[in-house]
Amino acid sequence: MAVYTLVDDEELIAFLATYDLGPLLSCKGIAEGVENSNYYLHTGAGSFILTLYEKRVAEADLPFFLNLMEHLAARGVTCPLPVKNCAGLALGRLAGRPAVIVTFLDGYSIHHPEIAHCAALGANLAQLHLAGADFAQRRRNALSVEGWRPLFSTCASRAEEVATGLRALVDAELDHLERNWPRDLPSGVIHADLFPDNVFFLGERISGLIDFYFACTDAYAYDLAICLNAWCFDAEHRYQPDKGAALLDAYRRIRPLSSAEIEAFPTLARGAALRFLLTRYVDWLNVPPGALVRPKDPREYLAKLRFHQSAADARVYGVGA
Ligand SMILES: Nc1ncnc2c1ncn2[C@@H]1O[C@H](COP(=O)(O)OP(=O)(O)O)[C@@H](O)[C@H]1O
Ligand SMILES: N[C@@H](CCOP(=O)(O)O)C(=O)O
Repeated sequence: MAVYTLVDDEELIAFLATYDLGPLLSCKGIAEGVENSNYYLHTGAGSFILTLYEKRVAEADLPFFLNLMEHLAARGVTCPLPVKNCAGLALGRLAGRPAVIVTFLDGYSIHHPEIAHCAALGANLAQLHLAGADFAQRRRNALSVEGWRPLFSTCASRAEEVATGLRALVDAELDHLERNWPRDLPSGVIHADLFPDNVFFLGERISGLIDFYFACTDAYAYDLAICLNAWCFDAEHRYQPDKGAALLDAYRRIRPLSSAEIEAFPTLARGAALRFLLTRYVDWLNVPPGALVRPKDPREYLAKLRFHQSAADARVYGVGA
């Protein structure tokens, strides 16, 4: 469960009084998520999500995320909308943290995506990229290649506690990716964390996308590589070529990939695997005392990284000549 910050009833009632949402009916901590504290909020006006932003979300970035959700929603992407308080502000403060109320989306996340889910995701990801293309704000991806070595160095000495040989493997991978990371690929707003738990379905149709708090300006194909890692492996972390092909084909039907994007894809897939290996590794070793959270296993992404390291070229993923 991800609740790092507990909210006192009186404080919550006072916070809610600054909105036109009627009285508080209930507020419950949410059992999913790892980054922020989230609560289901029921008020006289209906169902909402209350989010208190934690360590990885810089307060200065919140206007980017909130404006982005409004921008995408206005272009047909179903995503949460920030609710404004009586002063017209979406961003408030609660329990000492920046806090926002967003609209509640119907749907459920799929724990074991099938081919049809991967295809639906590919199409939605391409639509998201197109819908964000005219978003005027920019946000550097702090968790791209320049950020990985400093992140690892915060606890590199403990790598052997997680997996034998991990330190040497990550050091070598960082060397490789820093030398080979593609720089001039088509870029724009990417979600950067579109894992199955952040995509809601009703049947095989996507009903909404959530959790835009890693969104940033980066290569579109990198977002696709993140999705490939998160959606196209089985429970034993073996790559599923049919799911990968469904994801990539559906994406390319809406936003074709350039030859540079295809050529870079294996490197992007390696980088995406390393990025989630590293954040999971750091979180695994640093669970805050008293936090209600189940950290995610970094070794899942070690296995995925090893798979990508063995990929000779993009044909492994069903693209390229
Ligand atoms: N707008 C929303 N509508 C419905 N449920 C939501 C919404 N936002 C978040 N949730 C629920 O809260 C959980 C955690 O949200 P998420 O944004 O993934 O947290 P975190 O910021 O910690 O990653 C989600 O898995 C989902 O169950
Ligand atoms: N998707 C990341 C962790 C962040 O997940 P969130 O959806 O809870 O923000 C991972 O799986 O490592």
